[in-house]
Amino acid sequence: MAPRAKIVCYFDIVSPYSYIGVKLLNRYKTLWNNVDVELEPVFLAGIMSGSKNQPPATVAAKGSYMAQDLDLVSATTGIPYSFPSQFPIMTVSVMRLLIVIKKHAADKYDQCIEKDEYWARDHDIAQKDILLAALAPILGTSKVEEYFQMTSEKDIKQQLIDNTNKALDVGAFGAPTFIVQKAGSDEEKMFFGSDRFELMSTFLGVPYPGLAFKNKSKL
Ligand SMILES: N[C@@H](CCC(=O)N[C@@H](CS)C(=O)NCC(=O)O)C(=O)O
Repeated sequence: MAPRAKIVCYFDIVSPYSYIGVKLLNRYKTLWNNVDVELEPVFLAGIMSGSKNQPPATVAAKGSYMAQDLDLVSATTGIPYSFPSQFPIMTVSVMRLLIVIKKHAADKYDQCIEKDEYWARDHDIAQKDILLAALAPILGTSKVEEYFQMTSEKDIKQQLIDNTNKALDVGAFGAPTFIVQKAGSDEEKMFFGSDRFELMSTFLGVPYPGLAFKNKSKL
């Protein structure tokens, strides 16, 4: 079998650019046949404190720039987006739940991550009932309850800490952070942000279809 490239994406759904980055990566991977993609939940606050960084919205000018920037990203990519009335929210239980789903319902993991409850529908997924209602149509009501119970297990909590530390170890200071490894080589590079896909494509030698890319058949 031909060697495959790999992209690991560290994301936290509290971050609007993570929401965009994951959706774009899931679109591009349909085009990049020889690239394996791994979506790894992290706790962004842990990355901020571990790298001694500050969330950008704590600087007023960055916060208002981000709001305009995200509107234009949404218009260009067609990814639905509307700034939620509650921000930031505590996403630790959401990210733990995604770890459980990745472990126990891997085939439904991407679909759960792709939900736009928070970043397009203003649903506060930090609230357990809202979170479970969002995922029940994908996982079923009893399974989603069962998985949520598992978020308090020690190994699930530890996995989120481990993912966050792994991201810090490779130099992450924010989200989304991508670790991109060339096919058949140990050469890898870190990219920060949902706006780095063109550079990732150059690094991997794969086509860059542009921000408006949605569907391979429409290229
Ligand atoms: N230009 C990047 C911005 C990404 C970004 O600002 N991410 C935030 C979280 S939503 C962050 O972690 N920022 C850290 C920093 O800017 O140092 C993009 O388009 O994705």
